[in-house]
Amino acid sequence: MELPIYLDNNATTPLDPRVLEAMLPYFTTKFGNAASRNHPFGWVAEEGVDYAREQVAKLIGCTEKEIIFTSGATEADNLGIKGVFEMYSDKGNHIITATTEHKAILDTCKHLEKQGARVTYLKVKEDGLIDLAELEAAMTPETILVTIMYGNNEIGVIQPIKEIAAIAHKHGALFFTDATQAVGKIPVNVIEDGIDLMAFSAHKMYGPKGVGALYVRRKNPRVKVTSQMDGGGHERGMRSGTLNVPGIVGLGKACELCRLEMDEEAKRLSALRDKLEAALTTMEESYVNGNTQHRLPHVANISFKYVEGEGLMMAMKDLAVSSGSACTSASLEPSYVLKSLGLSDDLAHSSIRFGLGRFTTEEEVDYAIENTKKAVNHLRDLSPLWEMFKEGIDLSKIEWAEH
Ligand SMILES: Cc1ncc(COP(=O)(O)O)c(C=O)c1O
Repeated sequence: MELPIYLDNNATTPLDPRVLEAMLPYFTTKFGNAASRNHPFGWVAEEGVDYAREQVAKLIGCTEKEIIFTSGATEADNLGIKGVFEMYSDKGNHIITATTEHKAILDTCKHLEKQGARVTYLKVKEDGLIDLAELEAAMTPETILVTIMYGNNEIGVIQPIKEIAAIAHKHGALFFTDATQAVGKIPVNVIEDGIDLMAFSAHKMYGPKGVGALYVRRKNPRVKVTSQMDGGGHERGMRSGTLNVPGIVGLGKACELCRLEMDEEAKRLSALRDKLEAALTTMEESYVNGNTQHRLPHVANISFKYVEGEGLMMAMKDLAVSSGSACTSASLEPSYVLKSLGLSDDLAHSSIRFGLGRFTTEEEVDYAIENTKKAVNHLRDLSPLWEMFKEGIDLSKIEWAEH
């Protein structure tokens, strides 16, 4: 077993060798520009793109013409949200989203606020799910778009997508979802789910980095977006720029593999995740963050109370995991997602996201369990707060001196 063990599959996934194999010819012999219509080099590249478009469409239950290839989910989020805002500005300027969304959504919304958008940021409940009644209450005749993510990148919580779509549609708004963490991991069908626009990315599903897609519904209703990139009119004018053919072929292959293997993989990973979670929550004062029923199969986010967060990461050097802290320019900020669930700064800092993936083995999970337990126990042995807790002192009643 090689160390460190990779358990950060929500950040990115390794490329599946089968995906690499499909991509390789498009770097070498099949290098043509998919927009070159005059010779076989172009036709071969275009065929590769067309096939990939079929593979992608099949995974999410749409038609090929509803897929726009982009450089990833961030670009798809920007194109979808800004594109709808500009296209439907006659109808209204109100957008609804949630506080636990990815920055690609939140910062796009903030940008649009400067362009005259009114944005409602719904709070989430303690379990990370939005309150459907609050969504319903926030809808107005000016609401043009509801954008709520499918599965959360930090806690894995899956939002009630069908219900959200139904509420948006009842009030005449479109429904966009950032499904970057969900596509390829759980069944996502845009028709059954009532999704109008959806963003996703290859590198979260064993494909290459730098390529993703935006789904835009063409029927019932036909949805339109204003393009955000001017140029040669690629992707039916919605996203100009020479297509990243090897990347797109890789995304296609990644989608095909996920479609064929998702059920088995989800079963295997959720069993491993449950094993990890069960073992770690037998430790006192450790808590799973987020709803455990409506959750992606491969993610566990666990807080270990009375453990100092930075120390925990240092003590777990053999595990490539993600912490409940984000490094901003100068300081360690507690995760805004965990804070939205009501966690204190301290508890957010002492939280770890374990993201399992296609290549995670049971042996690695067993090692992760032992390593984490050892680190937590060790840090607690050094912690005066833990000692006080063990002595039965109610720490919430203590008034700490300001300093
Ligand atoms: C939910 C979510 N949206 C968007 C992104 C951005 O994706 P990309 O790296 O393809 O731009 C990520 C990845 O971090 C994500 O987890």
